[in-house]
Amino acid sequence: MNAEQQIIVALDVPDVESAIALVDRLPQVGFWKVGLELFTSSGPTILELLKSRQKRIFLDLKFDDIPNTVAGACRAAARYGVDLLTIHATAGRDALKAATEAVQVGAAQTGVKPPKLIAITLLTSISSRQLAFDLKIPLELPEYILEMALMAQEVGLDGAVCSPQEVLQLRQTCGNDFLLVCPGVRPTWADKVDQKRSLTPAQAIQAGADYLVIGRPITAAAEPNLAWKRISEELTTVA
Ligand SMILES: O=C(O)c1cc(=O)[nH]c(=O)n1[C@@H]1O[C@H](COP(=O)(O)O)[C@@H](O)[C@H]1O
Repeated sequence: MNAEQQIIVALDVPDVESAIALVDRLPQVGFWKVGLELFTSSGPTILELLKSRQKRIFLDLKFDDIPNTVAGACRAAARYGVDLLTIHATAGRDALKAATEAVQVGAAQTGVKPPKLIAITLLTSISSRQLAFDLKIPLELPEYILEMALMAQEVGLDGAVCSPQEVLQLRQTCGNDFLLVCPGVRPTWADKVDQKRSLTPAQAIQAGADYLVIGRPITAAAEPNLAWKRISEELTTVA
């Protein structure tokens, strides 16, 4: 896989029309993320449109509920034949287990490949200070993230979502077969906005990320194609 193929662009737009306009404007992007805003607005229509363009899909619905509900949602999502699907680690061990089984069942119902199920360890918009003072988690942030990733791995999930700042530690502990997907990536020239634990694309890949999720630095740029080009050029510098 060349470095460009490791970029997933987040389609955080309000409706299917703006989504497809962006997808067609960036034909070189092969992997798109459909998240809460777009899926709530468009439903599965956007998935069909992406598939008809031979795109890979990260369906990022961040499920977080009791095991029975999460399992039902995962079965439904897996029927679409998407490539990646997210669940919050905070849903707990039983919900994670139910989710891993449910994606297999759902995919089999429509005869598609099951998605890789990945756990959100801790949102990249949360800082160490917020973890301690707002969420009242007594662990240090890197330790908390490691615990969430290890629980997901023990239960049988395919990988985890973490910020680029934690990816080195997770790669060393969870091994090479555990998929590590990193949002919160920011080139030096882009605004961090609400991302609290970011690194540059090259740093994130060097640290061991399998995929980078990048939204606004590309999609909100005055020239998204130019932003993509700058990021892919930055990635060619990674050994
Ligand atoms: O699951 C995700 O993709 C995700 C997890 C996380 O911890 N942080 C995070 O930012 N994301 C998503 O990654 C994307 C980041 O977008 P930008 O901040 O615009 O690059 C958004 O679509 C978020 O929903």
